[in-house]
Amino acid sequence: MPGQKKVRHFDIAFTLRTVFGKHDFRPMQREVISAALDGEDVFLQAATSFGKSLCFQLPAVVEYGLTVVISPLLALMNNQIAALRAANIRVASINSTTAPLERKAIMEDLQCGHPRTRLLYVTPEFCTTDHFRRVLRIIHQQRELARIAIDEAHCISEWGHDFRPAFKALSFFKKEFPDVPMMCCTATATKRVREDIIATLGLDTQTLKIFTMTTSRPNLHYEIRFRSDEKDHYDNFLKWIRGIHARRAVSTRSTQLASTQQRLTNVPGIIYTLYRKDCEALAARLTTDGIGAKPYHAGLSLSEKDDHLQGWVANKEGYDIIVATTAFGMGIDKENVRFVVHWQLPKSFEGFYQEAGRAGRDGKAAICIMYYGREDRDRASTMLQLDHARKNVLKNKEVGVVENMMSRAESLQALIKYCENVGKCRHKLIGEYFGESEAPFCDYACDFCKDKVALRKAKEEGLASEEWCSTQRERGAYDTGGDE
Ligand SMILES: Nc1ncnc2c1ncn2[C@@H]1O[C@H](COP(=O)(O)OP(=O)(O)OP(=O)(O)O)[C@@H](O)[C@H]1O
Repeated sequence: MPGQKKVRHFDIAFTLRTVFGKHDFRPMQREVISAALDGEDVFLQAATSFGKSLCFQLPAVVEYGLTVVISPLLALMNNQIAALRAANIRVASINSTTAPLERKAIMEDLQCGHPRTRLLYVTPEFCTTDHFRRVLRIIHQQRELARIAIDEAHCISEWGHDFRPAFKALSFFKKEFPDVPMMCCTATATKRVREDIIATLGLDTQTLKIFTMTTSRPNLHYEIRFRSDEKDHYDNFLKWIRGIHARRAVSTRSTQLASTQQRLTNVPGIIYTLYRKDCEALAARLTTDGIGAKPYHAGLSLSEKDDHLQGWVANKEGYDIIVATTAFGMGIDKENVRFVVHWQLPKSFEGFYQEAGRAGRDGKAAICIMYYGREDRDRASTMLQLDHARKNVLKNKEVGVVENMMSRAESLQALIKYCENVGKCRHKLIGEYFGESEAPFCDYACDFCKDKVALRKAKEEGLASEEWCSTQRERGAYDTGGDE
């Protein structure tokens, strides 16, 4: 019940097993859940695939009342909702795809003040509507507003890579319902972003329980492949994926796969491209070469996106690789993704970490390859400058625009440094970016730790020279882009 410190004796391990079908808590999940059940405000920062969602879902199941989950992306909501429904948990969502009749039924359930819904997923934009706020007041008056959970909380901060202005308005919750506990979850917050989120939401730093866990994902192998515009890197990728299929075809492995009804070519992966045109062209090219691939970007119809996503999730033949723009990022939770490839330099360090984090969510080894070229670096910087100039021209007075542009530029620079660095473990570099004091463990799980000599050589041979790039910049050769 909001407003009271709770001393409760739920058998949360029992709920974990019987409702969520998991055997044990992962390290720190129990502590986070216990703090939540004690009525504390919680800030949870942990690696991709840590299992942050469970930390607000489990309390919502054992506690009385409604948990409102604020989430920035439809794909993310749908992913979690499907899993909760499968576990027979009363969950609802109001978003742009909710049918009018369903929306009406959900609102009626909420308006009664004693909702049967345990978890309600909404967008931050929906939280700004008067109607929803009125309904929340009714539920609160009935002392049934159990918790506000904010997923991907870095979207609150203008210093964050995915800043969404509507997230700022979430400051409403602590002002209006100071006794209702909050939980903020993110995988990607620097110290500055963390502090900004806490201040924006009006959380009390004296009582807030902050859990910051390592960003380390030891089962991910990070690798940079150096490239230049001189040479198409498609052949490099094709050779690599065919090599993997060939290794699976050797007799013992193929017998093993056949016994578990797995296809030789079912090596699920994601390739991230920056622009829709590349996304479509690459998926088509791979398909022509006999590799099952489908595009996924904001320009596709809902039914196409759904078909491509569902086929990929179900390991359907012809759907092994999703070639996606960043429309396919946060929250994708398919356990057996064996590789994530960045076809070009992503726009931010956090975006890179988030997207790479879709790989190896079953804890088994997976590889994260980034193709890095200095021409792409210059294109990315030019696009950022153009975007900056456009926003200034529009005299956009929206809060946080300038801060957000600055932080995007800093983040891109950090990512460029990461790519150019051939003198340090990649796991360490990622940890350092997120301000971790302890160096993460790397068991030959990056290109540097595996073979530093080969890495240096690859860089020397693979990249265009700075002189060449500078001439090209002067000629305006990198001023092109496309739809994302
Ligand atoms: N205790 C557990 N035991 C086994 N699996 C778990 C446990 N907790 C969570 N999981 C599973 O781990 C996967 C990742 O969880 P979740 O999607 O919550 O990650 P996340 O921390 O939000 O990651 P991201 O930031 O990358 O989206 C899910 O499939 C979830 O069911």
